[in-house]
Amino acid sequence: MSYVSWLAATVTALNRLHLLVATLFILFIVLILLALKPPKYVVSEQFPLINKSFAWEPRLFARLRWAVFCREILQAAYDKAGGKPYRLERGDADYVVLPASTIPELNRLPPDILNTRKHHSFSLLGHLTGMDVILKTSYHVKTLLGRISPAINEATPLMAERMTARLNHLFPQEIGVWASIDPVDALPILVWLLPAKWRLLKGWRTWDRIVIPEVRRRLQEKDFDPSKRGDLISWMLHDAKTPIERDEHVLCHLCAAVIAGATYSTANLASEALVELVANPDILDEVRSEIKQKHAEIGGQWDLAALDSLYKLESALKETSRLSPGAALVYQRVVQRDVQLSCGVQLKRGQFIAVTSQEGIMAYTANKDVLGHIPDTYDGMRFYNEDLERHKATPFSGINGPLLTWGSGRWACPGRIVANMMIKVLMVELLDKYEFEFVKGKKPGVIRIHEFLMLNPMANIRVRRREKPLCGIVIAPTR
Ligand code: HEM
Repeated sequence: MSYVSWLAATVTALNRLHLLVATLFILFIVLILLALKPPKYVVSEQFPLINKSFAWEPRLFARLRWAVFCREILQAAYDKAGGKPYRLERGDADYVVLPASTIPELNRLPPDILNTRKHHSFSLLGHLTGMDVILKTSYHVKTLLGRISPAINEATPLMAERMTARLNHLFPQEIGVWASIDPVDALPILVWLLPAKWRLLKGWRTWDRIVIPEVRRRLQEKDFDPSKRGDLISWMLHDAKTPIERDEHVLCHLCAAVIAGATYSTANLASEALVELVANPDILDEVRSEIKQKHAEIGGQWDLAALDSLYKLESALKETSRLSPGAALVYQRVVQRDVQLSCGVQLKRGQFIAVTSQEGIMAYTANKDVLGHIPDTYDGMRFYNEDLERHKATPFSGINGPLLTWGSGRWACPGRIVANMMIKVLMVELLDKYEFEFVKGKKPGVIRIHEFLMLNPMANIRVRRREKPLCGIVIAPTR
């Protein structure tokens, strides 16, 4: 190599080195600025800090770690804090994670101290997604609790009929022929992973186009009777007292907020419960025999009371929820006023609090093994066999049991009565009329993204219509 070309190569290499150093320096400054940016929430200095490697670490790193290693972070936190409160850096916010034993006391606090909707709006990126409508009113929650849930007995046959029609459409109807299906639709996760604002706005416009004409149609109906329709919009229109409760856009967006909370979680829990039953044929047999026995006992007249007395099915549902709760963090609230708990913990206005769903299970002491560990293997009959009376006294749809499936207290899931009914109708229908098997014998796994757990939406299972249904269950309105 000539001296000139050697010099040119050296200069190019030095330029590249300068460029690299400059880029790293800029990146470093950006990270420092990100680290210094004051958070929007109040930091809680009094507790041990989890998921922060060093004081100046940018929150972005904590967020990335949380997205992938949430389970490991929470396990390490539990081991480190030994059941005491700790501060969790989640990346988007800093949470005081409280032991589940504080829930009864938190539930007794006056309603203006803890706010759940401010938290939901924050975590659902309300300002971007339009979900901040829930900050304006809780009318949807009031209607679910005050109108829809109390009427669930009458609504069950109607809703069951709709669900059966949908299953008949989605599932193979040719006797004995196997087909592959997605137990959970793949779409929710794609939408969730790509929350581009323009896409959401387009979604909202489409939604408005569908729902607003429905609202107007109902308003023009003569002798409009919501109890005949029984849906959320009809009841909200009927009971509306304030301008905000009458606003068609608000009603429309509230319905969307309910659907966002309702659809995926219900489909996911039913699919996970089904997958566990297929993976455990002995439990599946027990649940099927119970359904058969009940069918004979009630002379085929299925209603919600009959569904709710399938205690083996209840046990399997609780066990699925115990092992795969929809989210690793529950009971998420914003603190609105300073408050001191009896254990000495000081909660400050503006802080976020949460409880881990795993922690909730700890309260179920009978479930611990001799070393005090919670069993992490599936036993669908665990709740049924361990303490049947207690199992019956704490139904799956309730909020007084050991599990935090629906959260807890006055802000617990207002759709739990509806969800319980839908899941049971689905399970009974599916087990009565169809058979299932895994593709190549491989059980679909559960995936975790941030604190959310879900059945792998890419995984399929095989299904075929039974030659003869187990009992020939029909849950439909009598006409
Ligand atoms: C298996 C299915 C479901 C699960 C596991 C579930 C779970 C939950 C949980 C854990 C919460 C938060 C509670 C808390 O913070 O204490 C919640 C809130 C909520 N859920 Fe559900 N849910 C399900 C189905 C439904 C259904 C079917 C509906 C509607 C029909 C619904 C409507 C809502 C609404 C509106 C909220 C927010 C309540 C508020 O803002 O106060 N959910 N759900």
